Amino acid sequence: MNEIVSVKNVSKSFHHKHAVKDVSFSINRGEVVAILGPNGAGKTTTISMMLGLLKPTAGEVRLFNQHPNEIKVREQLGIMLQEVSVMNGLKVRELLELIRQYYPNPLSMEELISFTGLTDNDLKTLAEKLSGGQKRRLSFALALAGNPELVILDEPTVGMDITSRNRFWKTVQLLADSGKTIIFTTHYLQEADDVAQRIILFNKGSIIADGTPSEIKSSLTKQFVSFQTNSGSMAKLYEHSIITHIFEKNDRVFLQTEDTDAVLALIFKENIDAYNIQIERGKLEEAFEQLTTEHKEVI
Ligand SMILES: Nc1ncnc2c1ncn2[C@@H]1O[C@H](COP(=O)(O)OP(=O)(O)OP(=O)(O)O)[C@@H](O)[C@H]1O
Repeated sequence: MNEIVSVKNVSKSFHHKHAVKDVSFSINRGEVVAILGPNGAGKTTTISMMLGLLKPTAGEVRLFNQHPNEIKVREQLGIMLQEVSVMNGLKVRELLELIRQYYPNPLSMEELISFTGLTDNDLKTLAEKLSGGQKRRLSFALALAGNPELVILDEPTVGMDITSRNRFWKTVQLLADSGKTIIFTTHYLQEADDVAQRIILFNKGSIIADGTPSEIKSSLTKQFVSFQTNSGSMAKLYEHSIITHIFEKNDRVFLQTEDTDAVLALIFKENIDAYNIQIERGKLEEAFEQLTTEHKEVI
């Protein structure tokens, strides 16, 4: 079976307010997918519904073609949530041993240690006494303990220092190379771009783009032809649909377009009074920020 995750027309409201609105996507075995979006976009709510922790107000979620709460699903699922809560009174090693026992085919302790960078010292420490960053490492180890087919990580790198972060992404890459399916949420376009093969971009509870990082980036980055002019009117240009937006900034006219060559040809054909012509591409991070505040369909 290739389809591991199926989310169909899923919505969730809290007190009559939509947190997630009619979201649909499916994820196949072996994909590494980033669910990207700003604060409050609906990422955690969607993940919680995928995990069976929240019931959708409408729509249906299936993992491995079953309800997410089925035991057969649980055995194949590794989860790392934002909130790390650990059982009190157990040392890290004891906790990991305990959780490993619940699974038919767990990872060995050695693999868990090398994957997550838990130190000997960490293993001897009571889980509740770990620092925030160490707790996240433990949380990652707990997610991997059962050797899951599907790994779901909600903002996994929050609170990690740069060394832990690098190790973390290296492990994710190893898991991906061994054919695991990985889904993670993030606020950071860069993180999604570095690690994921596919980005599902959320904003205000909806999916506003779904594609490869390069598709997402090229659709986010706007192109412009800009020039100076002595003519007061650009009326002729407004008639052409290849120009999606016209504005003036710093004494220059900017024409936004998907096809800069065609716009240049048009400027000459229409005999527009234009000099000092330049072609520009917007900055990716700026475009991302703008898009997530505008809420526009891009792909
Ligand atoms: N239990 C809840 N009760 C009421 N409103 C909620 C609840 N959980 C989430 N929301 C609201 O739903 C919306 C989406 O929240 P969600 O946590 O899914 O966003 P997010 O994309 O994960 O954000 P962040 O990146 O900040 O974690 C927000 O407006 C949030 O306030």
